[in-house]
Amino acid sequence: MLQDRQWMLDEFPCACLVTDSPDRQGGRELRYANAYAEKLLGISREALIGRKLTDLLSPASNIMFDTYLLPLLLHEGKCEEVMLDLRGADGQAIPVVLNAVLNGGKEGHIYWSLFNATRRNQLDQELIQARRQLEAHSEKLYHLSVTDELTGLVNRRQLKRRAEQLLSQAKRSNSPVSVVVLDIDNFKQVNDTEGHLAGDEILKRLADVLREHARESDVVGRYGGEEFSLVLPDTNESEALAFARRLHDLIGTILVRGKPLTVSIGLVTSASLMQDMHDYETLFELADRAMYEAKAAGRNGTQVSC
Ligand SMILES: Nc1nc2c(ncn2[C@@H]2O[C@H](COP(=O)(O)OP(=O)(O)OP(=O)(O)O)[C@@H](O)[C@H]2O)c(=O)[nH]1
Repeated sequence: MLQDRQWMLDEFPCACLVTDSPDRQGGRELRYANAYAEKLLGISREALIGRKLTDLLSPASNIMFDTYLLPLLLHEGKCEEVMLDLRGADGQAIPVVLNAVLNGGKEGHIYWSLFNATRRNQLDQELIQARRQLEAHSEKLYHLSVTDELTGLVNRRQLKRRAEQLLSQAKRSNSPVSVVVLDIDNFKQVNDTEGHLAGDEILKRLADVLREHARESDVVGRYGGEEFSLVLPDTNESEALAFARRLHDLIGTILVRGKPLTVSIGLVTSASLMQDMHDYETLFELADRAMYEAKAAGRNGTQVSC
């Protein structure tokens, strides 16, 4: 009977296999293989007949066969779209999608169709790879969009976004937030005498000082040019003032032509203001104004907004 159908099955675009009755052989011994199966496995039909189907599976697929596929087949009478790996003549893995049906008739055979899934696996891999590249690319783009290129600190846009987050958290917990604005004194002179590249180096070194000495929870950003801003959560006025004094000392260790670099600092604390003024723009504006007062007072100092 099987031999009668052989010419037709040889035309099929998938591997067609027939194994023995499951109650006698556990569905393992091959009784028939079509031309596509010979080609897919690289093993002649004569060599396939009589071999166990499980001999043609990878070790992992063998476990799948015994623990999932065969019990399902015996229980349901069929199984569909199971992914397995065959092992070809030279041991290479051949991914296939397998369907099987249990023939309940007198012959008691299992009919197997195995579709070559190599191309599908390749496409899956290409898709995964493309997705990974896209994720890495968009991560890079995001990083660029929130970072100041020269100093690596967050840029003005991100500074504002992070500050607003901190401020709304602080509103809920009723805790103070201080905003600091810091501007290098006479920076034009540094550029004019040392050159723009040396000026850039100073900006980077100053950014390093701020990054190293701020707390993890603080936001430190370059607002633009030679102006920086820090947002300090859980920090009241006297703590912010102490931090600003420390910054003057630390920044003074950066020397320009042997002289300490100086900055003017303005600061404001949310606790000193009405609740409806607890937005970053208002706080920044007040701190910025205080910073200009520090400049007017002779530079190299800190002014608290009042
Ligand atoms: N090297 C460098 N210089 C910058 C950058 N951004 C702004 N500057 C320079 O910073 C200087 C700012 O000069 P001013 O606004 O006159 O201020 P200042 O000389 O610091 O004087 P005061 O702020 O009043 O103490 C200008 O010379 C700008 O060109 C930058 O990215 N790199």
